[in-house]
Amino acid sequence: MNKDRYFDKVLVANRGEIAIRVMRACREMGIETVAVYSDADADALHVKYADEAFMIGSAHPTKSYLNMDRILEVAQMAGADAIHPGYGFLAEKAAFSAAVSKAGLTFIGPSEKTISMMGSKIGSKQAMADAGVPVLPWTRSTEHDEAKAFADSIGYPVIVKASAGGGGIGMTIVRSAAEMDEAIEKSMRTAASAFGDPTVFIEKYLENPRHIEVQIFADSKGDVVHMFERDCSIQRRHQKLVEEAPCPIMTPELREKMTQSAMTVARTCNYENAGTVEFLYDNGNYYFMEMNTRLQVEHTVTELITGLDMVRMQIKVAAGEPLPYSQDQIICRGHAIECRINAEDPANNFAADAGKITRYRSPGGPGIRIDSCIHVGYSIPPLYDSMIAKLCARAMTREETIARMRRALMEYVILGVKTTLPLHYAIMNNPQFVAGDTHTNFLEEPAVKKY
Ligand SMILES: Nc1ncc2cc(-c3cccc4ccccc34)c(N3CC[C@@H](N)C3)nc2n1
Ligand SMILES: [Ca+2]
Repeated sequence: MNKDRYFDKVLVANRGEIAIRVMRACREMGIETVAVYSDADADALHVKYADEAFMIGSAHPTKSYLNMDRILEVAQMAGADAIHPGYGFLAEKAAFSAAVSKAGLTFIGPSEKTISMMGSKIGSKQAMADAGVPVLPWTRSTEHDEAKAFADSIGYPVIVKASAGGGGIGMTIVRSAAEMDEAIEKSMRTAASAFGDPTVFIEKYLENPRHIEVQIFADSKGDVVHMFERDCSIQRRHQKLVEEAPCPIMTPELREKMTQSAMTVARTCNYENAGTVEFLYDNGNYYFMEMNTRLQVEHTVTELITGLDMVRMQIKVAAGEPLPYSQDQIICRGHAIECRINAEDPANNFAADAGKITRYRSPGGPGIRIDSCIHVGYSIPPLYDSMIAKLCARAMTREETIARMRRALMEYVILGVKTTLPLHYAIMNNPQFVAGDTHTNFLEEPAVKKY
């Protein structure tokens, strides 16, 4: 029996590149894989890649990839003993983690209790503040006069945010007392309709922060390690476009503090498996924002600087094994950058561009990694996320990595749909990016906005 065979069969409750990524780790470990797919994904690569595949419903996610009962039914039918949720869809649904465990299968991720606790921005912020993790000045009061008194005490601008929120939905910046009442009402309405929970909170607004996140890993015995940080400041409408590891402005002292804070967050919520602690960084200070209780899209750059396989680690830890590496065995070597290749038209306000891939040639050579779900003849289904590939480059220095990414972007041929390839080439040649001077408003600036 293959020593790596921690499970007999893993059902991957996802699609696209992440489903293939998980299946690749399973195959290397001798674990059989089960794919689930909607009728729109009948000729998708993850369906072809798996050992078994089951159609679970129609294209709309609620009829397929979000259909917990149907996915569990297939897991039972196929005899799967574990489920990997990937990212998005059911990955951070506490009820799914609970339902998988209740069905007698292993959920490859944290417990329902942990997901619930960290799914509330207010609950997690309060718990981390109590644990001594830096958070921005904030209040949970939305009573108009109390909110204005709070903002007066710390100074405008402040920002109203949805507690059950994500992706920037329900965020309203308030620059004066006159805007406060309407901002609170607007955010509560948006939060109620987007998340079914109108709860909002108010915190100090940082004009140009950096988004620095720390990868952590914890096992069922309470051991926690970090796997360094990622800088994800280049986003557009809260969708990350470029991520890199390590963060170009990180110092040993700041890394020590931020990684210790991230591991405190993990311990405070009894975390198990892979997780990411998101911070905002501004002018030497960092503040806990939220925790993502899933494997993230950009786990790739962390794998490239550490040389570790994080999905393999997830499977082992989910099977009850101790962390496979001690902290001093986790080394940051070199630099890595990821460009998310989306089927969007940067010249047309990034409108999603469906269509059929007519020509596909991927780059290669030293230090290049492609995670994709496309092939010639593949038609991109309109109902799902527009990301069709992740192009990663790694080298020993950030400068060499940027030069390698430029070279790879020039080699990459995807015809038949508009993509963000030209935008990435512009970013890799943008002096501000090359200088490592990026913050969350980078793409709003004229220098790159031309696209
Ligand atoms: N108090 C305070 N100040 C500035 C902020 C700025 C952002 C922000 C806004 C726009 C793009 C961003 C990109 C990376 C990181 C943060 C941002 C922000 N969020 C939260 C959800 C995330 N997607 C964006 N929260 C902030 N909070
Ligand atoms: Ca999040």
